[in-house]
Amino acid sequence: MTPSARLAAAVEILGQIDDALAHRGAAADVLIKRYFQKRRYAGSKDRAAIIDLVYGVLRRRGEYGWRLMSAGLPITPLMLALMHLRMDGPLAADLFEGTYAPEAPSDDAISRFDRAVGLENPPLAARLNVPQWLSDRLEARYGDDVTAQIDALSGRAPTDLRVNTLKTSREDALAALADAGIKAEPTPYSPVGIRLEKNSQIKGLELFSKGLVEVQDEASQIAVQLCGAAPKAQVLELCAGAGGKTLALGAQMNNSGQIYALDTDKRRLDELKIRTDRARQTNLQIHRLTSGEDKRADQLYRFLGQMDLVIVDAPCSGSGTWRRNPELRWRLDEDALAEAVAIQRALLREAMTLAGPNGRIAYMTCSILQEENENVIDHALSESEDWELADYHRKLEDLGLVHLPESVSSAPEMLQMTPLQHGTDGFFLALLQKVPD
Ligand SMILES: C[S@@+](CC[C@H](N)C(=O)[O-])C[C@H]1O[C@@H](n2cnc3c(N)ncnc32)[C@H](O)[C@@H]1O
Repeated sequence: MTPSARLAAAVEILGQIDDALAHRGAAADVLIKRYFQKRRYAGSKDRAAIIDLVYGVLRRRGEYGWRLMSAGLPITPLMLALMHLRMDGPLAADLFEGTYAPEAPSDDAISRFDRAVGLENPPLAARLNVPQWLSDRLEARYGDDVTAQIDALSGRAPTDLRVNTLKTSREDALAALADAGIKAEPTPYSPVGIRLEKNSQIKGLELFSKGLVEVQDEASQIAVQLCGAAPKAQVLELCAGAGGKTLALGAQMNNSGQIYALDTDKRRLDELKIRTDRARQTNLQIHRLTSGEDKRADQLYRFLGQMDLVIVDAPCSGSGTWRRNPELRWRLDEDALAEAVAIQRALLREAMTLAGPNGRIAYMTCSILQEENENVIDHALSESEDWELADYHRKLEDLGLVHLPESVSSAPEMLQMTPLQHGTDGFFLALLQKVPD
């Protein structure tokens, strides 16, 4: 493809992403996949260049929007893409030549682009590449560290694997990767983690197809380790989804005890079934929760007060995954956040009814927002005198995780991981235990 055809493709995808953002449509990676499924002629280098341009814009969309607006240029997918390219130097002539080429910018537009590039000191929201309301909240939460924390969420995320210890060891998995020519090393903290040097395709490898490894960010691996699910325990996962945590739990419990994996989403639970078969996990029962409060209460009835551990991996803003899904910054609005918080509170309340007399709860999100994390916990504890926080530090030593950097949570007993501090996705964990009688 010519440079102009690549540009046109990126602009078309950015337009589709804008539409999806406006109507709560599909995620950017889904739209990109669909786009290329219909255009098999695009070679791997073309795809890489187009995806690079799309994500380059999404990562700095707020800043580019501010530059364009300040220089009197319209904010459109084409102008955002040109702004991104212009940041690296003058726009090449071949971007405007050929069948799919956009019209070349006028002399006036070229001088406005020059001005836009030279602008300094963007306002904080543009600097952080988030909407104004979110910038205010992030600043209130992270104070002087806000720019460093959010910048770290703008980089590229590594691919981490979790070794399925039901089937292999980390050493053997690393050796198999080396044989396949894939450079990798142990993750810094998780004892079962591997970090790939590049985002290599591993889904074609036997190691993956036979369930010896799963793709899972190190933060999620650490969170599951800290849950401390004992062998033989009765564990219920209320939002099991496609089972990233469930599979890690199964391996941790060495297939003993019982895990009840619940979720409302049939498609994700079907995927979980495929993954558990692949991983040779046998201590699992999968249940789909139907909508409607009465039916849900009936479905949960048999678990009431029975569980040793209840895990709530709550649906959330996904703000901790902005490195992988940069458009989520623009998908979130105050209403969507309030909706998420209401669901999170309800799920945690429900979890409290399912735990047995010595039961524990692990509440987690892939969010860096206090509203979805510490505030949900504080609210739940303010409503119930039966529960208290269990400091996650107590578990670190047992697990050999003493080198884990300190939490950036506003509450020391809760663990907030971030790319800046831990080199992982942004991820939150709070452990709750019953107050002794
Ligand atoms: C963060 S994802 C879970 C990810 C999963 N635990 C993993 O590790 O792969 C949140 C999940 O919550 C589910 N969910 C949303 N509302 C729910 C509800 N009211 N009850 C149970 N599950 C719910 C979603 O379908 C989604 O799968």
